[in-house]
Amino acid sequence: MTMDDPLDAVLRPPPNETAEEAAFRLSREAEARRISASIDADIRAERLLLRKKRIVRLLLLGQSESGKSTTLRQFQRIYTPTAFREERVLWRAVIQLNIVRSVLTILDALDNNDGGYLSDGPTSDLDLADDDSEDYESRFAHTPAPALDTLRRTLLPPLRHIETLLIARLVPKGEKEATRLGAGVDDHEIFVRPGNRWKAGKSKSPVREEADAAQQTLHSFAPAMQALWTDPAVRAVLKRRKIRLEEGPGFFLNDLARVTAVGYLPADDDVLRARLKTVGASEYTFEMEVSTGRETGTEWRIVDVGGSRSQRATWVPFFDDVDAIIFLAPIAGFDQVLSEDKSVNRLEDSVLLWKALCSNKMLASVDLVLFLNKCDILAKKLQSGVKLARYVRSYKERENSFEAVSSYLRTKFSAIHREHSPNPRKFYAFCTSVTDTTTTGGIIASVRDMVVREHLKQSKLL
Ligand SMILES: Nc1nc2c(ncn2[C@@H]2O[C@H](COP(=O)(O)OP(=O)(O)OP(=O)(O)O)[C@@H](O)[C@H]2O)c(=O)[nH]1
Ligand SMILES: [Mg+2]
Repeated sequence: MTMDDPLDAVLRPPPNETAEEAAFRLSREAEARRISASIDADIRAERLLLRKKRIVRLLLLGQSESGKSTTLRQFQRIYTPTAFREERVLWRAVIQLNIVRSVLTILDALDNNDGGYLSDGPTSDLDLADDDSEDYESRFAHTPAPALDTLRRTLLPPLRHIETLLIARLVPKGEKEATRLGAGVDDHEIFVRPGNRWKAGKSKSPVREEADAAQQTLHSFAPAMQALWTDPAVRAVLKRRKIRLEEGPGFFLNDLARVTAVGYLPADDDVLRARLKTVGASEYTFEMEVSTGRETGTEWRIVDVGGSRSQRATWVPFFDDVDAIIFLAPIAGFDQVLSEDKSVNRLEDSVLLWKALCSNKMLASVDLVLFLNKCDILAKKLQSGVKLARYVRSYKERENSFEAVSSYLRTKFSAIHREHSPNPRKFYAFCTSVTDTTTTGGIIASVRDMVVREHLKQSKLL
């Protein structure tokens, strides 16, 4: 019995081969090797070319809270659904902190601390007007009823306790906002930067145990939180002080029973609505798990950056090598100021950023896609009677409807694009609510098709 490799046995020359046959065989083998090597080289070159052609680089830009990371999560939800679903459990801690922060905001408001975040009315290209009609003092003239006092005494200690726990896991030292996804007991082991895939074995069980402690507390105090949130006197204080939690990021108070249930696993929508601030820049590679027709085989690299002012220096290095940019302008923020600089109106900031991007020479041949985002909030805000003309003087007597306002702002952004682009280029704009899965799916498909089309055009030119 022989232990020889069976393949070797087949390839071995016949034992009774003549010298002539051997020479012929060797020359044939040499030729086969040469052809094979040349095929390998061709395949390598072709692969390289294909890879070069088929990598699409997309950059998400816009001020803080404009919806960049939410847009990225929509891409993940649509194109890498398995990974997206697996990550949902990690968002529970973020949602817990979002809830705690909302309730603490209410308690602060009842304590008469200053928590307002409305625009004081700077001026800008859009001729933003002064918000001088507000009777500032009247916002603070309210004494909580005794029942509310009891609720506050019940809720404050446990919520502060959970806040401390969650801050230790989600908020870096010296910062105010959560920027870490996932987490567990041991920082070194569990720290997950937004771009990284967590190791399932490592993080899953500690996440569950730790989160359960916070979840358990939130579950026990859900009725008290619910009572606070639905109390008419509380609503009156919030209204008077113009604290509109429903329009802010990470709002879950209307879903308290569901999201504080023991064993709660965030739904897709919850993940999209959760608020986790981005620090630094992360690149996400999409090997499209879902077949997407035309661009099957295209590798997408999407870069998500932090949008607050201190983060914007991280944007420029990506301008060098980018095919398309999605710029998010949250137009619902026309009556709000930046949280990092209360002297700057959010809409004004978006307009200035848009102008800077349009006129940037490095980006002259890059497709700019504009998302006029948070249209759901804009529609509600306008309907509740907030007037655009009070903040944007140039709007004058025009109708304060969603259609009129969104089309006016779209025209303004389009004009900036036309006037400031170094070379003429197409203007792509969408009115979006990127937390909405139904409408955003279609918009992302259009953007994808458009970017791939332009990308193919460019690679043919090269
Ligand atoms: N209602 C509503 N909420 C939105 C929309 N877009 C984003 N949000 C929410 O707004 C918050 C902020 O969105 P993010 O995607 O974190 O914003 P970002 O641009 O990544 O912010 P930074 O990371 O600070 O730069 C999140 O809680 C989102 O769920 C929208 O169109 N409508
Ligand atoms: Mg972000």
